Amino acid sequence: MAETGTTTGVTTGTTTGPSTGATADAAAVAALTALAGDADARPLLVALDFDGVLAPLQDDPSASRALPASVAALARLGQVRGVHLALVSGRAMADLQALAEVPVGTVLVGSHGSERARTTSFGLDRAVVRLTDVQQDALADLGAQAAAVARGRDGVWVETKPAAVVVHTRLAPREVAAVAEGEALDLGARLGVHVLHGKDVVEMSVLDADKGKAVLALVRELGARAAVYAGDDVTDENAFRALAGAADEVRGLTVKVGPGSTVAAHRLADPEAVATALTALADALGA
Ligand SMILES: O=P(O)(O)OC[C@H]1O[C@H](O[C@H]2O[C@H](CO)[C@@H](O)[C@H](O)[C@H]2O)[C@H](O)[C@@H](O)[C@@H]1O
Repeated sequence: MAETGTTTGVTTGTTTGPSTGATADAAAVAALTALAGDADARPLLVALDFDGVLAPLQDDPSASRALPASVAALARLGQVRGVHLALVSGRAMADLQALAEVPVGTVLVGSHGSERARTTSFGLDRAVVRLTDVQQDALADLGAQAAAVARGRDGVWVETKPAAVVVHTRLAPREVAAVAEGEALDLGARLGVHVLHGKDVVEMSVLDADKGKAVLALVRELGARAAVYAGDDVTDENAFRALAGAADEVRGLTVKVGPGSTVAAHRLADPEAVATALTALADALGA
């Protein structure tokens, strides 16, 4: 799908223009490794999107796996004192937990921030998602009406999460996908829920969450003085913007993965380049 812009969490338009200044791979790796040698950049938060960043995109979301080289680099980074790891994903927590191959102590942010957990040796230390009766009713309405959007459209399907419903269109012919995504956006607006338009997905949530709020909350809890955030999708722009807006409290290093316009300062080409960059960071940190 085309890259889309968001305002207050709701997708409003389409922007297919060039990057707004993100630099290419070598500069991203150099900036990352420079952080390693900077004692002022501790605590350091390394926060990463999952799909399209650690794991190459797949038609079947359950087939997604993080690249082994990234898994190995994260295991090393998890050993470094003063470095905190987080996965910040749109996926539901149960889904993210099943797929995340991360060291103990990694924070998992699921459902764009509606769900939050920390990995321990004994499983997840996890906060429960609480919905009011009104939100539960809205979620049920969303589910039923999203099913109607998918009905009869080959390749369009609906995923349900604890606080959201997602219309997926990756497998549909492009013209069918466009109509289904349009209807899903209209549905979200009509029901007054929070809408995020990602890659071949329209997410409609009864909770107001985005990756920007989630990352800033983590930065503040950890007292992080520097934060790396890498993401590939339009929904990750919220995190890039949030870190740019908090420059007086945290040094942000933002990385857009793949093509498309972005407010991130750096760019890596694909999940393979992310694996290389994480490995370089682990090397530079002496992990
Ligand atoms: O924030 P992320 O970790 O990138 O999660 C966002 C969505 O990821 C999944 O969908 C995306 O990846 C799928 C597998 O590669 C792909 O089939 C789909 O088209 C992508 O949008 C997940 O299924 C969604 O629930 C997440 O919100």
